[in-house]
Amino acid sequence: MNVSIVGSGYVGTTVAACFADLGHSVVNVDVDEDIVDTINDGRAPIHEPGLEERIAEHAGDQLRATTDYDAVRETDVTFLALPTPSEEDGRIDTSIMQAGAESLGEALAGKDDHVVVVKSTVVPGTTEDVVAPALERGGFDGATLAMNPEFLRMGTAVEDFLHPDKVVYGATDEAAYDVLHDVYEPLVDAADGDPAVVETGLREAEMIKYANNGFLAAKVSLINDIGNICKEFGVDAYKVADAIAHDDRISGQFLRSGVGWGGSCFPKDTAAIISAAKDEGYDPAVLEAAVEVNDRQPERLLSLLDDHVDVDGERVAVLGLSFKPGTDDIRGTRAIPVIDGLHDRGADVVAYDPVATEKMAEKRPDVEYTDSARAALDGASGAVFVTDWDEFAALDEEFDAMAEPVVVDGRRIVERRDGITYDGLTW
Ligand SMILES: NC(=O)C1=CN([C@@H]2O[C@H](COP(=O)(O)OP(=O)(O)OC[C@H]3O[C@@H](n4cnc5c(N)ncnc54)[C@H](O)[C@@H]3O)[C@@H](O)[C@H]2O)C=CC1
Ligand SMILES: O=C(O)[C@H]1O[C@H](OP(=O)(O)OP(=O)(O)OC[C@H]2O[C@@H](n3ccc(=O)[nH]c3=O)[C@H](O)[C@@H]2O)[C@H](O)[C@@H](O)[C@@H]1O
Repeated sequence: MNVSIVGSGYVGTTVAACFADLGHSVVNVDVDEDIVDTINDGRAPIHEPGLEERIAEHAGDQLRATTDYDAVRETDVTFLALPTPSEEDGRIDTSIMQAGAESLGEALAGKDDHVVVVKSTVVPGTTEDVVAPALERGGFDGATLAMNPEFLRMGTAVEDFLHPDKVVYGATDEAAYDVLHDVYEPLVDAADGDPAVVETGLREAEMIKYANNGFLAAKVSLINDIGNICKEFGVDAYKVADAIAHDDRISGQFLRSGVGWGGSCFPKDTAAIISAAKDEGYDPAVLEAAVEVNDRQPERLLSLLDDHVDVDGERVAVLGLSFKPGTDDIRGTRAIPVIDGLHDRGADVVAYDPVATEKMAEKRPDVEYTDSARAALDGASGAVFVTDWDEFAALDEEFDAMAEPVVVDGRRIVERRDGITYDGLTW
């Protein structure tokens, strides 16, 4: 099939490269010329395992990128994979979606029909009430609308996209379901474990995405709440989690308690659905509590440090800056409240991350950045672990370089050893 994808970010590029790999002819439209050139040169504009190989193989053939929206006219279906950031009050900002849909409408003007699929995460009603009018403002009123939420994770985007547990087709029209079945057929056929194919309405598909992310964020907050209780009782929260994980109704995934969740989606999506629910007159108490617990964890971590050392005027190491291992993304990372809390206490903060120091230096220039964990620990009177990078599990005699070997672990990543004062959020 001829498929167009508007937006070449994490989702758009991954989906474009994978659809090309599955045999479709794909054009990726983005306003950023550098991104377009990078893809056409056969390189990946973002780092995701398995992405560059696929782009290198298909660029110039099954896959091409362009800044010219007119390229969509020759395609059977267009996916909108544009950002839906948060406004100040948490509501989603649909202005980029609207701008993209208007440009798409201009490009499609005069066509009889075209299937337009919203891939971005949007609150219920947005496809019909915001995207459709924007297409019409652009000059196209023949759209068959669909909504197809995406569940991939950063760091495993290609693998997740190609092997989903479900694909969700939201539509009101048989023609839209048929097109989505055709687009996904090679993926569904090739994926191990037969992903569930869910046919549903537009609003249901929009809500399924928030339900999925809201559930996972709340699950982590619940295990953090339980972990905090465990800590008060001197109980090992990970042993408790390992035991309850045997219950299939709970499952072992997303049961790692610690300093909390971040990223480009959990914080944004929980805020968006909470605001949207409130706009409809409902107070989503559990989701609000999930956010509250998440907001508390960094300060809880620092209070453990306070129990062992007065950091005022002392050098304190922050190990791990990205929101999770395997990425340099610092959006929503718990490292920011940790750094700010240390600065509030008068500490001199020194930080290390295998890949995210450059990005954090732009946000927090008043931190000293090192190129190894050892250098960060050197002379420090405390070390706070925020991200569970594998290399931190191997730290050992590096702690000997600390002025006071107080180690506070927010991710259960450090091996306890003689000679360090170890404290953990949930142990
Ligand atoms: N990043 C992730 O892991 C996931 C993101 N999502 C959702 O997918 C959507 C897209 O997110 P990302 O791919 O992360 O965004 P992103 O920020 O990585 O990429 C968006 C791309 O859109 C381009 N763009 C902006 N305005 C444009 C316009 N008018 N026309 C054409 N291109 C334009 C930008 O240049 C950028 O390359 C969001 O709603 C997000 O919540 C869903 C699942 C996973
Ligand atoms: O909508 C999105 O963008 C995506 O958001 C998350 O993916 P992602 O943000 O890439 O990362 P996750 O692996 O889900 O981790 C999110 C946060 O939760 C934290 N987490 C996760 C699991 C756990 O047990 N404990 C825990 O603290 C991680 O450290 C991280 O800060 C979802 O897992 C994806 O399904 C979804 O598509």
